[in-house]
Formats: sequence, structure tokens, C-alpha cells
Amino acid sequence: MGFTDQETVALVGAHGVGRCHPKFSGWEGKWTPNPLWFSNEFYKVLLGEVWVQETLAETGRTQYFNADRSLIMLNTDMELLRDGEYRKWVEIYAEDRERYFEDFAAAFGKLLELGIKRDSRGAVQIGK
Ligand code: HEM
Repeated sequence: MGFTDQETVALVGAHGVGRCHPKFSGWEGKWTPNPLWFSNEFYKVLLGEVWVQETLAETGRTQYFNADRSLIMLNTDMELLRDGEYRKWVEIYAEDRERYFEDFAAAFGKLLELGIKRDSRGAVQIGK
């Protein structure tokens, strides 16, 4: 999809808001203690908790829980710790919320505009 490692890490930090619903995806739980608050909390939680893999009896989905089972990570979230280049950005965003906001805005704008062509004045080109 043409995203850099840095943009990928910035986008997945959106999992700091919202939650998983067993009836929709088969996964269960929230990523952060304040899932209605957009911040860099996803990265702090990812780095700061001890994660244990578990398979949910009800849905058969495998995911990760922290020690008190109040927070979760998906396998794709855990990849951000396993890969050195991803992990570098996790650490940067955990430390620097303003940097995260800037980089998320740029990467999310790119995601929203995927496939859209504009002319030199910025007007959207339809059907070209
Ligand atoms: C590796 C890529 C990704 C995977 C595998 C993934 C997977 C998931 C899954 C399984 C859920 C739970 C759905 C449910 O049960 O309702 C979810 C929720 C969510 N995802 Fe992602 N996601 C990815 C990337 C993203 C990106 C790029 C964004 C936004 C920039 C995003 C934003 C969200 C949000 C906000 C929720 C919560 C939705 C809710 O509370 O109903 N995710 N994601």
C-alpha cells in the first residue's frame, strides 16, 4: 500500500481508541484504559505491560492480554515490538505525543487519499 515503517506504526496507534467486539471480529477487549481518548497511550501500554498469548474459548481467536487481563493486543500489534525498525517508532511515539499527533495526521491523510488523483492546484481528478 506504499506506507513506510514509520507511517505503519503511526497508523496502528489508532488502536488506542475503541475496542474489539467478539460478535464482530471474534477478538475481545480494549487496548488502552481510556479508549475514548485519542493519544499516544497505545505505545505506552504496548511497551509497558507484560503480554501473555491466549486463545479465546468462545471464538477460537488468539490474542494477547496484560497481567490483569484488562487490556489487549492483537498479533499484528505485537509485531510492532518484534521488528526492530517498527519498535524504534513505537519508542519514539511513546515518548513524544506531539510528534505522534503530527505523524498520525500525515499518515492518516495519506490513507484517506489513497487512489485519489489531484491536479497541480489540488483539485480532485475524477475518472482520469
Ligand atoms: C495491521 C492492521 C490492522 C489490523 C489487523 C486491525 C484489526 C482490528 C480489529 C480485529 C479490530 C476489532 C474490530 C471489532 O471487533 O469491532 C480493530 C478495531 C479498530 N481499529 Fe484496527 N486494525 C488495523 C489497522 C488499523 C488502522 C490503520 C486504523 C486507523 C488508522 C485502525 C483503527 C481501529 C479502530 C479505531 C478500532 C476500534 C473500532 C471500534 O471500537 O469499534 N486499525 N482493528
